[in-house]
Amino acid sequence: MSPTHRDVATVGVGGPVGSGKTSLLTELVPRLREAGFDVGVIANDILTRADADRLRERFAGIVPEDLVAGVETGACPHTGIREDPSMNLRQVDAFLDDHPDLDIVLIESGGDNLAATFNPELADYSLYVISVAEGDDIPRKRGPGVVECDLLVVNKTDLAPHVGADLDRMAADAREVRDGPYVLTNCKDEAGVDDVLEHVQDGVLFA
Ligand SMILES: Nc1nc2c(ncn2[C@@H]2O[C@H](COP(=O)(O)OP(=O)(O)OP(=O)(O)O)[C@@H](O)[C@H]2O)c(=O)[nH]1
Repeated sequence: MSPTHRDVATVGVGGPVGSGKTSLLTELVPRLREAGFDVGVIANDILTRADADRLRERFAGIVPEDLVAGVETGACPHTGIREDPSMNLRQVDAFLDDHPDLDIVLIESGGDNLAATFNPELADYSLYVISVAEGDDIPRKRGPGVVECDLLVVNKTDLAPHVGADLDRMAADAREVRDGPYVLTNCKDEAGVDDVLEHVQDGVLFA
């Protein structure tokens, strides 16, 4: 029987608009390839396929073009990853038709509010990316995205001094509101990205 989305590890990457989801994928995917994983990428966008186009360009020579796809969710990005993940699941199946040995599919959600979480049927492991530039009280608000994801990524740490964000407080709040781990990242200089990679690898292996 040909493989379906149930036979491949899926990793969701969610978070508010502009927090750095695409930037994190740009760093993560080449590392996963280097670690020996065959990777596919789906980028959800509300009304365009701009993120997918951007990623296809960035992954030229690293990921086959037909393993980078866009899904247009319309105005409610959370619907496509939570209430009705069928469009994304169909895209995973389409990847597997031509690449039955695929190991991991990374699924970037469209930017959404702090309540957006991945349907467990769509993502075996989920990351939630927030940016320190949007305020250091985001973890304390206990949004379901922040609390329920498998790994919280606090990105743009380089901007903390410029926006008066207190990273120690963000880390303490993340520990307070979550049972799971968090990583501080700066996608501009790649700080923390290898830690994210380790969590994703462990998450995928033990999913
Ligand atoms: N200074 C700084 N800028 C960053 C960092 N990560 C991402 N950016 C910038 O933040 C902007 C948004 O990053 P994206 O990766 O497009 O964010 P996104 O979450 O994919 O955005 P949407 O798909 O629109 O929701 C871009 O200009 C990035 O270059 C970081 O760690 N530090």
